[in-house]
Amino acid sequence: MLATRLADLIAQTDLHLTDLQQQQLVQLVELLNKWNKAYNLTSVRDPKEMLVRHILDSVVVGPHLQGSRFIDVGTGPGLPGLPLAICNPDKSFVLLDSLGKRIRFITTVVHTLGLKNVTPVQSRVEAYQPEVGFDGVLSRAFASLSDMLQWCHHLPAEHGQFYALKGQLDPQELADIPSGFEVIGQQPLLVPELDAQRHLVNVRKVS
Ligand SMILES: C[S@@+](CC[C@H](N)C(=O)[O-])C[C@H]1O[C@@H](n2cnc3c(N)ncnc32)[C@H](O)[C@@H]1O
Repeated sequence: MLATRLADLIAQTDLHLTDLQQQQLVQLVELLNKWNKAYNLTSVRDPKEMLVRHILDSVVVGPHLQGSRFIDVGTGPGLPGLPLAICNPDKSFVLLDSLGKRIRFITTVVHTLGLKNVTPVQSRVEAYQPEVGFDGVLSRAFASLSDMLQWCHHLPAEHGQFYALKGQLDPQELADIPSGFEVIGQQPLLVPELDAQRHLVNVRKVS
């Protein structure tokens, strides 16, 4: 059963999730699995594998987030934004993608789960102009660090930072970041039962 499996995985982390949050994460996987058959939202087909590769891979970032207003760029079906929003109801998340079917999926999840802290936005990131800058700009499987920073340079608030979720770190990718930015952190993320390396790279603008 998905709920038992999720509880087992969460117990292997330092995270403390309520019963409601765990139920919502399972509902998210069920919706992802249902919509995936028609809309091809993810190449991961097995719901149990989605728990590890999508849900756990996203929620482990939560303790690293600083601030309260976040945007997830190139969010696809809401990853990592939806699991993070479920687990961090005190923070708000704009989930942005250029593809309408992905934003329609996210909107359905938001209504079905009653999430109050998620705003889905269909736009190319380069064209999106927020009224107020974000404390954090999140991305997973979106673009190279260099491209992401060039396309998203206008999104953080003055004190804000970028959080890029990466697999194995490529020193060249870190060295190639555009001028005007600096890497302020790079750390491994522990995702239970994932057979691959995961890292979080933090970048900020240099003033
Ligand atoms: C490989 S998917 C990753 C989705 C999700 N973040 C994940 O980890 O599963 C990349 C997503 O970025 C979106 N995308 C690519 N370029 C974009 C742009 N310039 N503006 C907004 N979204 C973009 C695509 O539509 C796609 O959904």
